[in-house]
Amino acid sequence: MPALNPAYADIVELLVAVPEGDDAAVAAVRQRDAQLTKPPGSLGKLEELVEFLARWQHRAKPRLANPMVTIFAGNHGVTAQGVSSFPQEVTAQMVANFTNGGAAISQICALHEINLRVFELALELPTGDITREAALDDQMCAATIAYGMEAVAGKPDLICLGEMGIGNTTVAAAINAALYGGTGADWVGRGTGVDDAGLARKADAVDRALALHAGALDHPLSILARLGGREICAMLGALVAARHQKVPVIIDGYVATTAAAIAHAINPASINHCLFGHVSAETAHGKALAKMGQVGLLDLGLRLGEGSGAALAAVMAKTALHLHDNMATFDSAGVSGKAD
Ligand SMILES: O=C(O)c1ccc[n+]([C@@H]2O[C@H](COP(=O)([O-])O)[C@@H](O)[C@H]2O)c1
Ligand SMILES: Cc1cc2nc[nH]c2cc1C
Repeated sequence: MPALNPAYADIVELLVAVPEGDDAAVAAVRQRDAQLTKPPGSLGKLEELVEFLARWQHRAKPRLANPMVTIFAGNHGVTAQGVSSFPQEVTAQMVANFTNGGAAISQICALHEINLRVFELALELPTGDITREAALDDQMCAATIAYGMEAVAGKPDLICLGEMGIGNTTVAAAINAALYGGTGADWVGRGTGVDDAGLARKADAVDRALALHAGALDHPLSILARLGGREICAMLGALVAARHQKVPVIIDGYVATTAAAIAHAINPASINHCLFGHVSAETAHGKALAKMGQVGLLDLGLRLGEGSGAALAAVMAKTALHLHDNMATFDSAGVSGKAD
């Protein structure tokens, strides 16, 4: 078995030596929550969201003054196999649309006062077609992970990880098949909307990629380099950096989840600061989440990517924190507490 390329030494160390969450901050949140004018537990997952923020921001009084959605955009050589219903140039066109305010995510962020940053990852240099060669070499994979770490440089208090990349649901399926077993058919879905023939081409492309790279899929980071994409590498870097910078993470859909799956395969505890914003309509997303013992917060039938499901979960988090901060207590409102 080949040794892991030394280019990955830093990222492996960061994934293994992850800081714990802050239990004292969670206890402080619970103490305030118990005083708010509502039956205990009645805000359900909204209460858990505030605890999540406190634990991973390491703050007894969590903040959401500077939440951020990041979109990492990359292009994929596997589009040559007829795996998407849209042409590759749409990736760059949508990047312009994100910035110009015309995309769904642009409007979600504008409406809810969430910062949006787009990271364009060498769109003119698509990855290798995974049915014929490695997507990336190890140096490029490691360098792109390191680049993704920059996403937390502006000290957001929450980061949502989204992506854009025509062809990347095929790549995500290949990563899942390599990590969890099964064939292409087990992990592909309709992505941007391929027909039955397109779905069969996707499954076949994944199977051929798995066969071609079979001898080199012995480590999650090798799987990422062989079968992945630049946006997935960068999301992995952002996820890890966030943990070390005390920034909680909300992951978007099927493709973003593969970045978390790589981290999880190296150290399951490395994704404890991540919440999965939604379960995508991409058929295998629920199964991929289950492999990590996770569920999506929302189930809205979205299959858009670009951070949309994560951003809507962030809206829930903002609401949860607003209630936590601004509701009256039993004392201040003169409401009698629980009888027993
Ligand atoms: O992440 C998801 O759940 C998801 C599901 C379906 C489609 N997408 C988006 O659609 C693009 C990939 O679809 P495709 O068909 O080109 O593989 C890419 O830009 C993703 O952001 C994303
Ligand atoms: C138009 C379009 C918008 C997207 N947003 C994320 N992935 C996308 C794919 C397409 C095709």
